[in-house]
Amino acid sequence: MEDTHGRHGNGRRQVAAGLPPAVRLVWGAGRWWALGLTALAVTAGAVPVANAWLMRTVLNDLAVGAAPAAVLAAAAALAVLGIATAVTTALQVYAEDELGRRVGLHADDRLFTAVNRLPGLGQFEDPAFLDRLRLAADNGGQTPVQVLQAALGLVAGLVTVLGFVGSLVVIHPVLAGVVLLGTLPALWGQLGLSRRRAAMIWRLGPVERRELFYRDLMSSAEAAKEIRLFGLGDMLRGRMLTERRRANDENRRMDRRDMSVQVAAGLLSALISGGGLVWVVLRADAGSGAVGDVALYIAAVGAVQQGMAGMISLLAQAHQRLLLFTHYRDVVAVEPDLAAGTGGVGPLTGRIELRDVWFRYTPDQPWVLRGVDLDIPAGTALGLVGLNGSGKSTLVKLLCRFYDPDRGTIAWDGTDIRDVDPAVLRERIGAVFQDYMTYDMTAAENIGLGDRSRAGDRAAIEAAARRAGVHDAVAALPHGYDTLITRIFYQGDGSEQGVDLSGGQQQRIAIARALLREERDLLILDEPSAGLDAEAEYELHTRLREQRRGRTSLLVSHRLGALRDADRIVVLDGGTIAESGTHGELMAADGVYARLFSIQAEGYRRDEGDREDERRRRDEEAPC
Ligand SMILES: Nc1ncnc2c1ncn2[C@@H]1O[C@H](COP(=O)(O)OP(=O)(O)OP(=O)(O)O)[C@@H](O)[C@H]1O
Repeated sequence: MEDTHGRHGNGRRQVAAGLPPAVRLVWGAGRWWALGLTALAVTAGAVPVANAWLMRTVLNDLAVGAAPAAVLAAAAALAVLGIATAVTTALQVYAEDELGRRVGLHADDRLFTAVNRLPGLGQFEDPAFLDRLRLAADNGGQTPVQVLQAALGLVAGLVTVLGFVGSLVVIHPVLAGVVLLGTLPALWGQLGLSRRRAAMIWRLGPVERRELFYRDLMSSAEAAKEIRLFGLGDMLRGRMLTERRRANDENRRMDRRDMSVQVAAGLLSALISGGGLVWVVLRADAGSGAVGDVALYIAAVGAVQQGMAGMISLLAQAHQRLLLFTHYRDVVAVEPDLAAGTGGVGPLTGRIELRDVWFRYTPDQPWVLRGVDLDIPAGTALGLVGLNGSGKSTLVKLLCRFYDPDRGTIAWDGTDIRDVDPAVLRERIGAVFQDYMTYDMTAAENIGLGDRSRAGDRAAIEAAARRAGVHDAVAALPHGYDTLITRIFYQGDGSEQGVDLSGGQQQRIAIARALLREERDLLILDEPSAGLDAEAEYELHTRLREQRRGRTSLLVSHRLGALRDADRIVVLDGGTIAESGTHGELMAADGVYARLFSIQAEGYRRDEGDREDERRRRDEEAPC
């Protein structure tokens, strides 16, 4: 953001760069509406000038005692002009709204097409990109129309101002000079104010973002539990109000400055234009000017002063809007974070090979994977274990090509996956991630998202749910598979709320989603049973074992019992492979795996012992 708003020197260049994309958006979304609006703006600009001239004619005709028909004709023309003004204004409002709707749709379409085209995760983990994306989503659809409105306002203002200045020149050049002079103080004042206001908006950016953050937190369903349990509500409200007060203080100071500049400029303008008025009246009184000239002068002073002030404020607004629009332009043009491979891969028949894979999230962070060598032969089940932070999920993400290794290669049947289109590679993979998603949709949709081609195949969805052990729970919901799994939307069009599933049930839904892709070549399960109770976990792993038999799979788990019968278990430690082998081999080696396994087994034995003691105590206490 700093780069866009921080330096005023850059502002003009960025505004110039922001303009053509904004124009292109408007042109692409509704060129005829834009052209129509331009015509209406020119008409609207000319109307006050025509009005003033007709008024002058009426007054002059009355003063010289012209024929009633002539006076009536001019008065009738004035009435027609009034009707035309009303119709033009209504048409303008409708056309602006319609163009706004069209441009908004077009802008959102382009923005989210660009966002969805990003193949990796890098940008979504970059705070600057996320900030930019938020501003782009907020401003992208509105800015082009607002800038167009400002431009049309400028056109209308210019037509009015030039029309009046030209009219005054016709009456007397001095009059034109006086009126223009009368606008100068206001012009100078407004320019200074708009510069200061732009700087203030930039200064307040972070303040307002922080305020929004606290506000969102207090209205978020996810945060509600902790906020209540830890009693954070008052603290968050206090912080939100502090930020708001800071913003209010700045805005108040600005408004006061605005008010004093306006008053001073208004007084000066009034003095100059008042002097001009005295001169015109004296001139008319002396008989060297017409009475209508006085009316024209009064209309012209007001219109030119207002027109100039309006144009300046429109320019300032457009300038500010275009600065924000550069975020939209940047997001739409963002470079993908992964080189787009164009090749494909076939069904996995040989193996997936990691050779000397090094990876870190950013150059200033430590290495997460350090020279990993790993083979996953087709048709085998690999177990991956390691302490927290050892790099297991990172390795999973590299296999899906959400990032590319910094060094080394990952090959799919000998093809470096860097050369493969990420979408093609991912078509061959089914996965449950550690931070799986529950979508605010129906149960059937939640599972169907796993394979869009089978989204309408209820039998396949139910079969996947059965395999994940969640069919009975889903079938028992008020609308079965059509029940909304969320409480933030209403079911259908009615007022009935959706349901909240338990954490373990949500996890099983995510597993069902992955199992809908069961015929894919590689099944990745990253901590699929973390939210399950011991019995459910045992049952799930028994099912998954069946599921994985003869397929290529990678199972990451801290529950070492679940990995026992994997064809091979690999232990990651500090980003390197510390050990690998079957359960029996690793136990015999008596290394990290054996130590972790023994700790867990000891824990279970102790739990079992405690339960046995408790049972014995209860038996002893029980009355005979
Ligand atoms: N998106 C990210 N950006 C920066 N660092 C990250 C990111 N994701 C993970 N890390 C870091 O990479 C390291 C490995 O994380 P990873 O999630 O791969 O570990 P893990 O073995 O799966 O851990 P766990 O058992 O806790 O799930 C950690 O130090 C973590 O802080």
